[in-house]
Formats: sequence, structure tokens, C-alpha cells
Amino acid sequence: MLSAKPQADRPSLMLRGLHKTFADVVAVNGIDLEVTPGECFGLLGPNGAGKTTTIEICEGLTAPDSGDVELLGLNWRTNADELRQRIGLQLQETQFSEKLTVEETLRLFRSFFHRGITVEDSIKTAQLEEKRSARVGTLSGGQKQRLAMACALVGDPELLFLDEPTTGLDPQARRNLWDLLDRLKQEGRTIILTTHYMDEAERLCDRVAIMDHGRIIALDTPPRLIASVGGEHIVEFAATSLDNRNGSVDPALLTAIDGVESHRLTAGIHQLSVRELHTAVPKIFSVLASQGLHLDEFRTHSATLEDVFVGLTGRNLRDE
Ligand SMILES: Nc1ncnc2c1ncn2[C@@H]1O[C@H](COP(=O)(O)OP(=O)(O)OP(=O)(O)O)[C@@H](O)[C@H]1O
Repeated sequence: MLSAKPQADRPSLMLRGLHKTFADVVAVNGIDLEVTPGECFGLLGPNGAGKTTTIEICEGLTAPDSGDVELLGLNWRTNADELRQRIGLQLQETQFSEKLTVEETLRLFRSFFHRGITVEDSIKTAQLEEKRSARVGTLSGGQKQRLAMACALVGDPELLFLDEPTTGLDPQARRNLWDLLDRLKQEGRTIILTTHYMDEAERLCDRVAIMDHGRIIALDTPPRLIASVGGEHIVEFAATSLDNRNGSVDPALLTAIDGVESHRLTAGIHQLSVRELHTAVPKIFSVLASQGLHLDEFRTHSATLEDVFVGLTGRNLRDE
């Protein structure tokens, strides 16, 4: 049985003024952050935003150029041995020995820790019972990710770092990993994860920091971040004029509609954030009709963290 006991009296992670530059690339550009015990905290952002560099500095794998890192009230300069015993890491890619079995791999990792859970419990937690005697080289991508998770858990860590835990997994394997993370959260562990999947951050994280160009550009709970978009719904459409001349529509006519909170035009697609679809959509249609426009595309969706990123940067996360 897992037995993490978070200390409620101090942050599990505290970052102050963190900077890291690689040659001429500023990877981390002044990050301040506190993560509370028991929290599942997400670093979210496009490729190259600085998530991995930030998490690797936290893990003691990369030295910052400047700034302070405190984990569980300890730091890497003076408490490295103790920290290694108390945190769990899942790196973006883990190279296991292909010839070892799942059980042998976990025995090896368990031997690194003075205390922890049994190999048996770690196999059970990661639902790898059927694969205990399989060589690592024969595991599927999802099973390898679960093995990496089991290795991160075998020391019974208070604080768990997961770098893109579900990247490259099929939808079912992702859901299985989410279920495992739910169980770890219920046990009160502090989890810090990076992801570029919006749905993953929304589903798993108590709070999320959205990163871009080495900075945190927004930080809050997913519902509050999404509420910051201004409307619960996003309406997207493309329009052309009936006489095929000009499909443009004056944004002021759209933002004047009651319940339309904002308008953006990207690559010919109008994007409106809207409070209530059933009142706003008929009015959008009548504005378009009054301008002699007809719709080429029209879709709506509930606002997501992706829309928060677009609202803040004018770019899509996936464009990077
Ligand atoms: N060891 C390194 N040497 C040189 N540049 C690096 C190194 N590590 C990271 N970078 C650069 O720093 C920037 C931030 O990279 P980082 O991997 O932290 O971003 P990320 O948000 O984790 O992206 P991804 O989602 O693609 O992993 C990028 O421009 C990257 O190319």
C-alpha cells in the first residue's frame, strides 16, 4: 500500500526568479512558482515553451543560471541525497535495459531507495501484473509508460514529476494512465506534470501554469482560466459574400451583439467568445445575412484551455 504523507505546512515546490539560457536560446525567463502539498499542478505550453527545462531544473538534472529552487523545504545544493530519496521522476523518455524483465527493472529501481513500496505493489499500481516476466523490449508504448511510472513510484515519493506522461499513447492507454494518476492524487501525493494536451491538463490538474517563451503567462485553476476567455462558448465561422466579392464583416457589428465577449480573425476564420449560444447565434446569422454574406463553415465548442492560450498569444498551441 502506498503511504505518501505530504507536509501541509510548506509548499512542496517553490521557484524564485528562475532563468536558464542555452547558447542564444532563453529557455526559462524568470519563473516564480509555488505548488501546494497534495496538488496536481500542470505546466502547459507549446513545444519549446520551456516546460522540460523548468521541470529538469526542479528535478536537479539541469542547473539554472540564476534563481532558487526549493522542494519539500530542501534544495539541491545541500540536500541532494535526501531529495533523491523523496521525489519520483518520470522523464520525457526513459531508456530501460531492453533485456531485463519488468520485475527485474523494478527490483533495480527499488534498490536505489532506502524506503519505498514493494516491487509487487508497484507492479499492481501500474497494472503490469500480466507483464511482470516480459522483457522490457517487448512492451507496448503504453506499457513502457506505465513501467516508467512504476519506477517513479517505487520509492513511495511525496513529490512526483512527470514530463509529458501520455505523449505518444493511444486514447485508451492515455485514459488508463489518467486513472492511475487519479489514484495517486487521491493518496495525497503532490504531482507536477508537463503536457501539451489541453484535455489532459483540464482533466487532471488542480492548477495550471500556461508557459510561452520561457515565461508563465497565466496561472490558475482550469475553470477560472477558461472563464477568463469571457464566454463559455466559442463560435467559429468563415463567410463569403453572395456576389463572391468580399467576405469581410465589420468586427464591430459582431461585438455589438449582446452576449458576444470578443472577436478574433485568424486565417479567414472568425472566432467569437460567446456567453449563451441560443441567444447569440441567431443574431450572428442575421448580421451575416444583413451584410449579404453566407457561411462556408460554422462550428461551436465549449471554451477550453486551448482558447485561453489563443486569447493570450494569438496563436494555437498546435501551430508551434
Ligand atoms: N540542452 C539544450 N541545448 C540547447 N537548447 C536547448 C536545450 N534544452 C532545451 N533547449 C531549448 O530551450 C527551449 C525550451 O525547451 P524545452 O525542452 O524546455 O521546451 P518544452 O516546453 O519542454 O518543449 P517540448 O514540449 O517540445 O518538450 C527550446 O528552444 C529548446 O530548443
